[in-house]
Amino acid sequence: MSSTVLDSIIAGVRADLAARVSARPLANVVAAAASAPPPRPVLPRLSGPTLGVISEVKRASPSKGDLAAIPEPAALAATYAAAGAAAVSVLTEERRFRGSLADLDAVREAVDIPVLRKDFMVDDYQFYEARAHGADLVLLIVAALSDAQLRHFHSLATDLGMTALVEVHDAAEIERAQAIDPALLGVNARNLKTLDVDPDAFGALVGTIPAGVVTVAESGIRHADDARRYAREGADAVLVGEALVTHGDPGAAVAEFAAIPGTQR
Ligand SMILES: O=P(O)(O)OC[C@@H](O)[C@@H](O)c1c[nH]c2ccccc12
Repeated sequence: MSSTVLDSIIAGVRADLAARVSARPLANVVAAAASAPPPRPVLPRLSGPTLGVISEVKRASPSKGDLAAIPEPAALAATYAAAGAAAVSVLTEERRFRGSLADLDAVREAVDIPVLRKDFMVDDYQFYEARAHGADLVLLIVAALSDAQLRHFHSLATDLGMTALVEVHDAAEIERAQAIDPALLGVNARNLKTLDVDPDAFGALVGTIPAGVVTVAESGIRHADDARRYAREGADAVLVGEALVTHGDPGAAVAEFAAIPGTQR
């Protein structure tokens, strides 16, 4: 099989992870996770009367390179929260997204809304680590995991009290995701193997998602009209990164998205 962008990101994630594991043994992180402040409830915030806005702290991406310096992630997150964001997503992947666990710490401390550790989760260690650093939510990328891993990591996240955002991109992945009965399902318009964005992916797939599952439309959302369209198609929430971090007034942008009426799927 030819190697994809996703494969190369994950190779880097595993190398960075190996360094952290040797610096801080698993037992230590497990203990820290157990004594971390309790996870914040997520789902009610994402399925209210207006569109839920998961606002992302994102410095760079493999598709666009550098987006914004974000010297103070805590201040950006506080702006998001004050403007009505439902949750904050913090990229912690270092090589391609220029994020860090320090960003996660700073953001969790700065806001009262739930915080997503956005990374390529491929090892138990990362889940304990996410919780130890205060994460309320973690991302499970179906394209990056086997069925067995998906099931195992979903229960591990749940056992740690976190909510899993299960991310899919196409019909085959939705079918694999259904096997674990996710409460929160994201459709990423961006194919992580090619980085192509398909704004029609959410609308094409939403009909196959059982009612009651909270849905998130992810990636490529630039304007309120994009978000309105996803709300109409049945998204409970949107996940927005680039458009916020490159906006002169990110608070105003969040407020505009967050005022959009919610869905009745
Ligand atoms: O910056 P955008 O196009 O608004 O996208 C945000 C978010 O959806 C994107 O960062 C993302 C969605 N799923 C991911 C998985 C890994 C890394 C990043 C992502």
